Amino acid sequence: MSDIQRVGVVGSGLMGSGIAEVSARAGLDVIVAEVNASAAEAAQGRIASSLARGVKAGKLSEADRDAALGRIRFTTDIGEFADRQFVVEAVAENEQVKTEVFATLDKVVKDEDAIFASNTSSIPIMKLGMATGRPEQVIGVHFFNPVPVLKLVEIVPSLLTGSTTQVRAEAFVRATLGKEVIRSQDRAGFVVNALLIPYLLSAIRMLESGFASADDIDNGMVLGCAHPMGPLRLTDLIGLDTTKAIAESMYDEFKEPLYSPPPLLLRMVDAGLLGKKSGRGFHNYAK
Ligand SMILES: CC(=O)CC(=O)SCCNC(=O)CCNC(=O)[C@H](O)C(C)(C)COP(=O)(O)OP(=O)(O)OC[C@H]1O[C@@H](n2cnc3c(N)ncnc32)[C@H](O)[C@@H]1OP(=O)(O)O
Repeated sequence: MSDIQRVGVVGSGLMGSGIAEVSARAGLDVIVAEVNASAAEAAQGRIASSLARGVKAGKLSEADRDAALGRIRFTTDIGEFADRQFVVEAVAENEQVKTEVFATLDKVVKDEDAIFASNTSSIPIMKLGMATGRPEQVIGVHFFNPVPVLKLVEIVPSLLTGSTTQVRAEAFVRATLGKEVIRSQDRAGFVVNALLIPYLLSAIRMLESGFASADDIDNGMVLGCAHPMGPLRLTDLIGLDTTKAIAESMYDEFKEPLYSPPPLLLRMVDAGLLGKKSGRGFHNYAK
């Protein structure tokens, strides 16, 4: 069993709120840092409705739901992370924003053995580690959306991540959070997105070129390949802005045309059509 009891989550968008939820459900004391009260309120609502869904599905009792909610505290002051043993950064997929978060965490977290994890999908862990004075304690711990449902976590050590950090992070993810682990080298996209993103971009190019409709592309993969959702609906779930940011990081790293975001994706992001979270992407979602 892991020794980690006190968790901090920075950012509470789709991924941050999911990570906070699974941590609280695992019995941990969780503090979530957000930039303002309205973002914190939105995350609280997301976590409450996900837990309610879990209760309805018979995955947890009402008492467990209430206990989990009681273990999550929101703050706008990251200084409250001083005693955290495991911090997960889950802010927007932007290298500058993330490196600033890591530099701040390095200053405020006093636990000498604390692990600094990033939920990045595509930004080098090495760059995040170098923003701190303790790169041996920085590691990629990449969850999948919806976090309470999907079992996988990718563990990504950088060239400087210590073996103790990796062993402790894996034990925590497996034994405490109950997830399955795969390991990847510190390369943009890691294992899953290196395979997934070219597939999603191909579906967008297919739609863009008039090859097939959004419904037919999605139904093709759901009914023909038994995927739980088609590529365009999955892009809507991930968020078009996040998909674009991941694709750009991968393109920056490998300069392979297959990672280059197609113009339709860029224009939709410009238009604020970000997918499920904004109510419209390749499909429409009732708000
Ligand atoms: C971009 C990145 O870097 C990384 C990423 O995240 S990539 C994105 C990865 N995500 C995917 O590929 C998602 C693919 N889609 C799916 O898996 C499914 O469509 C979905 C899980 C999103 C929805 O599936 P669904 O069948 O319509 O939903 P639903 O039946 O309500 O839930 C599926 C299961 O989760 C459970 N569940 C749902 N919400 C839950 C919650 N909040 N807590 C616990 N369990 C929950 C349900 O009870 C159900 O369990 P059973 O199979 O045991 O009955």
